[in-house]
Amino acid sequence: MLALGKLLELTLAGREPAEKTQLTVEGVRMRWMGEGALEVRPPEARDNGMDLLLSAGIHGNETAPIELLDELLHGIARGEIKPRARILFLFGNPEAIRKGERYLDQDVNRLFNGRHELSSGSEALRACELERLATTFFSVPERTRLHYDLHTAIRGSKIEQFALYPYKEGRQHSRRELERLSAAGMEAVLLQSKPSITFTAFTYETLDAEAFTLELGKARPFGQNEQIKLDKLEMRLRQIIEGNEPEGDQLDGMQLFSVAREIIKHSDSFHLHLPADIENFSELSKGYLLAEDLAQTRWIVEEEGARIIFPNPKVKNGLRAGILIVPTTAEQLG
Ligand SMILES: O=C(O)CCC(=O)N[C@@H](CCC(=O)O)C(=O)O
Ligand SMILES: [Zn+2]
Repeated sequence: MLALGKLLELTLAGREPAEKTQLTVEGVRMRWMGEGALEVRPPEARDNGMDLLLSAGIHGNETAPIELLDELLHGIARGEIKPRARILFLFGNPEAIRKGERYLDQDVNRLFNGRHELSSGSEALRACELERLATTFFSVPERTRLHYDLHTAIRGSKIEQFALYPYKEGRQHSRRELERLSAAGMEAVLLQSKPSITFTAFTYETLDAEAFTLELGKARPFGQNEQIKLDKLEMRLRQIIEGNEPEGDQLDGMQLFSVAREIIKHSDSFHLHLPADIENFSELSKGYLLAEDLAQTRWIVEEEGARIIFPNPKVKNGLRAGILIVPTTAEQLG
């Protein structure tokens, strides 16, 4: 296999490859773009106009998605997967991946859309670097732009695999993209209702890509991910890469939710009234006192059919400590 196919090994070792560009026997060009970043370019005659950004390891302890991208890259480097799409592979937070931690000092996935400029440290620099790499990659006009940012979650979930779809004023969420995600094994999609500071919010809002955060199961260390079933996602990614997606995708019972509210932790007095082992998508009844914070702030559930996602009282002050979602329908999709 070509040395550049071993991007994960290089990243884990903190090494720079001697050769920055390599060609597979099929004429696919692989180019090392910096730490944890590799561009794959098909021969011009085979290029179908799709620009696909695949990122994982924005949180360093979320290893199943990193292993999946590693496998896809090996397939390309060995000539077994024959790309028609141009692809950018990104391992988001190399230092945190090496340490097996979600982040070292700051959550990289809260530093996009300008946030890194208000901050300092290695993770702010990395967010800036990821924005630069994504901006350059998605700068070619008249090509299709698609970004999947792959994650696993801190806790168990009543719905195992789901996507979060960013929001931009005046832009409609795409039904076609949700059908594609359904084929990729996603059982639910959360439609965001305001702009955000995550990586996919940046590529969606600023770079006009279709962009999704994919949650694929519970986070575990490298080599311990056999419980996470990624066959459908892997197959669909291969099809997108090789430009041979089947026609006739359907929503197929996919559950849709919209974000009602983000619960923001304002101070060290923040207290979340949920059991530590509560699962994502747990239902909360109307009137439930969800959280309390300083100055007698009380977060009470007002929404019918509300469920909680990503409850985490340990986030830094000013950040999201959970998301309240409610069921919605496909009517608003474009
Ligand atoms: O399990 C958790 O609490 C967090 C899992 C995770 O990392 N989720 C992403 C979602 C990003 C988005 O909102 O699009 C995150 O919190 O960064
Ligand atoms: Zn994550």
